[in-house]
Amino acid sequence: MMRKLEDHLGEHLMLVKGLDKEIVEKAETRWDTIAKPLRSLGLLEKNLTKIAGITGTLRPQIRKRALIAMCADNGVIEEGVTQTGNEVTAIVARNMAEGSTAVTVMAQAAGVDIFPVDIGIVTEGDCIEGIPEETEEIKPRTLLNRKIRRGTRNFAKEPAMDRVEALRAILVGVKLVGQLKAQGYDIIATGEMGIGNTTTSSAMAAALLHQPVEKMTGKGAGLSNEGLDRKIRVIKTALVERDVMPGDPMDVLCKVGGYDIAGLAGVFLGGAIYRIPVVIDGFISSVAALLAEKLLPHTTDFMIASHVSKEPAGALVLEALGLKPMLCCEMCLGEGTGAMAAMPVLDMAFTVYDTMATFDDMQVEQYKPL
Ligand SMILES: O=C(O)c1ccc[n+]([C@@H]2O[C@H](COP(=O)([O-])O)[C@@H](O)[C@H]2O)c1
Ligand SMILES: Cc1cc2nc[nH]c2cc1C
Repeated sequence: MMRKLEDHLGEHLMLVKGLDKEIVEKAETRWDTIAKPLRSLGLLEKNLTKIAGITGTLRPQIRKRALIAMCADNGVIEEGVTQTGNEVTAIVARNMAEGSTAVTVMAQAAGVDIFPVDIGIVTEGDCIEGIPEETEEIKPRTLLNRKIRRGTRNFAKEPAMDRVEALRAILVGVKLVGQLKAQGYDIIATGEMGIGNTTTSSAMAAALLHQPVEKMTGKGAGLSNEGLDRKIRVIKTALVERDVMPGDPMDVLCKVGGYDIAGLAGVFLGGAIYRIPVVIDGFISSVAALLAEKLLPHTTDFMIASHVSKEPAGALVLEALGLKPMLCCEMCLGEGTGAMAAMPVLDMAFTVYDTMATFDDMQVEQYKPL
């Protein structure tokens, strides 16, 4: 089974090519003809140019937008690393579909279709089997069942998941992107829901970036100071006891990761495979982005960083990815809320690029740096 999954993923990854350099140059030239000081719209220009290079078109669009929110539980919460019970994961995931969570409201405001995915919630439906395939149309506002297992194992006692589960979770993300691309989506935002997933994210970030656990760990959804000390202790001990190998990203994922992070890494890889921009949300999404980049270097070429999370390691992970966030709003809600907040900024970049007057239109001599 593992060989089959590895080959399947490998076949997809072999298809990845870099950005379309010619289109990137042309998009830069277009920006430079717009009547404003050169490069003065900063990341608005850079991100639109990137999207042109990803899609291979000088006039890209982000009209049809999707948000994939990976929802999963984490066995490590048994250790008291979060102040909330895992029933909250299911409640919020269901409300992404049928009710209104923070991200649902923001997605509506940003004109984004939300696709919540059960990739490992403790309750809800049955587990899926084999290699996930996407054949039928996926509908937004429906909790999609792609459950690998009812939550990960407690990584303080044993590896969180095995390699087969990890590969299957990654493939869930890859396949969803392929399906959404086929359904006409132009851009995909990431989000997640999973009580305990700041613990898995901090553990993975500390290992993958060779950083001290203290530096990479914060209070998540609202721990006390004592709770934070315990969370740091649990992560530190597990990294040693599980013998986590920082140079092997799959080992890090399996030993201290989560199904939501694996699925989101698949979404980022899917962005590179299917050539569709993928927007990183907050801390958890950025760790999934880091995992994807470690699995396939240059996957960051297909990513847009929306905001910098208030979690202490948020900025560090983005820095390691070499990506700059468009927003700094002191948000740390997750779910995809930061990615939604950045959508209007991206929209504005597209409007300027598509409609603003050029130097010729204004009969102004093109600005040239002295
Ligand atoms: O993405 C972030 O920046 C972020 C930072 C802190 C918390 N969260 C959200 O809070 C939940 C995890 O918090 P915790 O304390 O249970 O690990 C999870 O559902 C995330 O969506 C998200
Ligand atoms: C209510 C609640 C909503 C969330 N959304 C993302 N993480 C969350 C954590 C809690 C506790």
